[in-house]
Amino acid sequence: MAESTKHRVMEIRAGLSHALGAAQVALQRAQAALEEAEARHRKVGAAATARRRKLAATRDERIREIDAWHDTELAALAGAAAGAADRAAPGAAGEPWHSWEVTPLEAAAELRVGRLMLPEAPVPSPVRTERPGTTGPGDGDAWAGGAWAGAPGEVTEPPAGPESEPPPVTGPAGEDGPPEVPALVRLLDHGHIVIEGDRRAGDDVAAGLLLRALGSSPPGHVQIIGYDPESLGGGLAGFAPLASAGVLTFVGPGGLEKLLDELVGHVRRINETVLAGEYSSLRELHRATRRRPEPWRVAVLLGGGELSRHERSQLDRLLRTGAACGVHLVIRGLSVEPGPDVESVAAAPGDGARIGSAGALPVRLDPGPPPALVTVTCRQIAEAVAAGPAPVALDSLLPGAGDEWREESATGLTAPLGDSPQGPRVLVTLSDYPPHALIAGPSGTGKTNFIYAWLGALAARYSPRELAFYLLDFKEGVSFARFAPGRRDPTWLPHVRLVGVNVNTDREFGLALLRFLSGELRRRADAAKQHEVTNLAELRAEDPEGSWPRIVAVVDEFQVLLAGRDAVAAEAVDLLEDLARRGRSQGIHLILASQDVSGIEALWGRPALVAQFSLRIALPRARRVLAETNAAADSLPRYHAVVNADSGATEANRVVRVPAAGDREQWSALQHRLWRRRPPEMGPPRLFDGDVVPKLADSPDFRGLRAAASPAAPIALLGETIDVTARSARTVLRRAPGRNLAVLGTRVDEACAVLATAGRSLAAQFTPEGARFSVVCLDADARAAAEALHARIPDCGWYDAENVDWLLEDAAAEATAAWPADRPHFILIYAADALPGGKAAGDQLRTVLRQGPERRLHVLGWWRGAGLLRDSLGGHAARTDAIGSWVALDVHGSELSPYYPGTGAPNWYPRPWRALHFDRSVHRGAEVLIPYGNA
Ligand SMILES: Nc1ncnc2c1ncn2[C@@H]1O[C@H](COP(=O)(O)OP(=O)(O)OP(=O)(O)O)[C@@H](O)[C@H]1O
Repeated sequence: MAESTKHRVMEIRAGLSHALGAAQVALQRAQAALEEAEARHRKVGAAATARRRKLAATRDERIREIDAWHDTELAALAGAAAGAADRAAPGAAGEPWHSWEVTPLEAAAELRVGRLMLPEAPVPSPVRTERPGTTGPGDGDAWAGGAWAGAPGEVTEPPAGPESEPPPVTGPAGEDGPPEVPALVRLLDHGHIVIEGDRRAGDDVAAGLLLRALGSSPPGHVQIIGYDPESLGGGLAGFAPLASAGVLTFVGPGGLEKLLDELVGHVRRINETVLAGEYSSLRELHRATRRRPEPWRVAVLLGGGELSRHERSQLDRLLRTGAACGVHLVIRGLSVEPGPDVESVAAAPGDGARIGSAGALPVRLDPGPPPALVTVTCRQIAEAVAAGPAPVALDSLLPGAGDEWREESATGLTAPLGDSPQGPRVLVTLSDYPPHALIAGPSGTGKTNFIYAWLGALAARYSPRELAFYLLDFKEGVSFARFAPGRRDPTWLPHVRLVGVNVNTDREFGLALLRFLSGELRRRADAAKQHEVTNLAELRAEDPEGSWPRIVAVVDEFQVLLAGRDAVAAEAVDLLEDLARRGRSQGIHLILASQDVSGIEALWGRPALVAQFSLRIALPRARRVLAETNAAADSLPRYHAVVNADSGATEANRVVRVPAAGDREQWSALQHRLWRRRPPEMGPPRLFDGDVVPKLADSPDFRGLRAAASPAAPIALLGETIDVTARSARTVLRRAPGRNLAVLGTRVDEACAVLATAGRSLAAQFTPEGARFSVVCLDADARAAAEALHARIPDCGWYDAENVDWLLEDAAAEATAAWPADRPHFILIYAADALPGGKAAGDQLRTVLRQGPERRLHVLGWWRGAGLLRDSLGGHAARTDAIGSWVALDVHGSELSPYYPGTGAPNWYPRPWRALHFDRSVHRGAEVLIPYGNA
């Protein structure tokens, strides 16, 4: 082989070996890179796995958080919803049947029909354990239409729209479960309910709704009208007890048209006369005035097939306009178009029911109310309705605290007396027309209460400078005594100037009041003349400084004053007529009340007198006080009155529901309030209580007596007069013939009381030496009293049967003596008819009686009979003018004629602890007095 070839081979070999080496290096590098890449790949894979795990954990944590938040929110919302529901349907409106009871509410509530089945049960949370309503949130905002509307959208994701599938539902709420959210519907004051679907469940819904409506409103405020042509009222059988009280009425098959017409009529009437353009609904009226003048009328229409065109259009009218007027329909078995006031209930057993306002939320309807509960409740309500409406409080007539006494009485006195059934208040005015009021109502119908309410309403509006009361009650009892200070309550109604109670046997007190008012009338008429004005408003304008309050004189049971045909009645009627005629323009108003004005002869015999009493007030079943053809009082419910300012003419009737003013506590609250505001110059009223024996020590006349050396006209007080001011009857024992006093009758205590009063009052006017007093006691029964008087008078002589002859001898000599009398001598003789000593003693006594007074020797004697005095005076034909003054106890008027001027006899029928006094030197007629009691 050629060298060159060899060289070439070697060169090739070397080249190959170099290439091989390079290739091996490259291979090693590539392997190293591969390993590195593989290692990196593994690392990245591990990192990715770790990251995935972390992410999953974070995601799970977040999901848990979201779940917890969702549950808490849902529980809170459920709690809030339950709380709101509780407030919307409190008490009888929402309470489950097992603990249900009647709880009348202030305003209409929503009514429970079942409970809402809420989405997914939330876990228990603190919200749930607290009482709904105390947790704060949600006062009903999440709550519309009585069901949970709008709420789903606020809970995490919208679980259900009206069209979407319902969410999963909760199971029954257990002890620890979520709060139960009731399904409520609005009926009273809001709308109508249409029940469809399952018949039994629907019947239960209707029964439950009615019972809740009845139980959550005051008895009688819900009236039910049942129309049930298919089962003839069977659907409402449980409510039958209400029928007796008129709370439930049934309409027979075929009566639907009439029923709908009637309900439409109510709506029209209420719109026109009750709402009268002032309010848009009864609900609004109630909110503004707290009054509900119309009941809710709930018509339950259970089936009835096809409606006529007329029925359909009336039904539509009611669905549109009824709710504002308290006319509501509960309908089953009639097709009704949906409307804003119509709530639908699709009844179904289990959880399949729905109510329109809850959208697609399932509802589990409550079972029907237990039949026994329905019956008992209906009976209770019927009884309460039959017993009449609950009283309205007196406060409803009064202005708010601090607003008292803002009215002026110059032109009249106006006050509310209560609400009319239509709603507005009934205001009553006493003024020039009508000036006087006549109130009538049989016993127990609330006459006295009416007077209290009227006086309270007036007293709260007019200050005592604007208004004065004179109150007289001829009924037995002390009804007006509360206006005067008493032992239990020392306050008084500042307007009251006079209260007369227990005067049923003291008709003279009524007369005294009328005389007093006549005097006041004269005073006002004189002032009017002087200021050249004709009525009180003008007089007050002319004489702003004068005291010219309007006077309201109330005489309850005034027929007692006018009963009989005696002098008291005759004078009373004359005075009344004058006061009624002329008092109107002088601000003197008379309110006369009686159980039965029809029997008052004296009144109806004087049409002119009756005509002045143009304000007539009739309580239930009052007779004759309204016009003959006006029978409004016959059908008045309890605690109502007809007020008629036009002499009882039917067109002027206004019915008023009178508040309860008899309650002592309520009255006291008002009286105390007014008393604290009384003007400082106004003292307590004079209280005349015919049952109380007055005390001499309390007599202002006795307290005013002062001792003097020798008063020319000593006054012997005798007893308390029956008068408007506290005044003592008296006789003046001046030096003049006949100035002796005879007390006549057999009643020892009263005779002794009169002599003691006379003796003590005389003694109070003399210094010890100024007069001589001698007490003669000739009756053992009077001894204690005579001794008591003797002990009270200093240096008083004491005589009895043993030694009276000395006194008489002395006194007769003194009476006939020629020398001037130095000081008066008063001889008080107990039982003068028992004088021992025969004719001689009798003659001496006669001499003293006849001639003594001119020589300041006066006999104050008690004879135990009018005839016995006559004997002392010298027998039947003897003159009686030695007795200038007498006090008769149990002596009949006819026996007194010898001591009474003219041919007649005083009108006197003896009565306990009353006496008739006549003093010929001052009296035209005799006056009744009340002897002072001991002390
Ligand atoms: N408007 C009223 N609201 C509540 N209770 C009333 C009302 N009116 C009267 N009463 C109650 O009825 C009863 C009788 O009332 P009141 O004494 O006023 O009747 P009267 O007609 O004056 O009866 P009498 O003449 O027998 O005294 C009382 O217990 C009174 O509290």
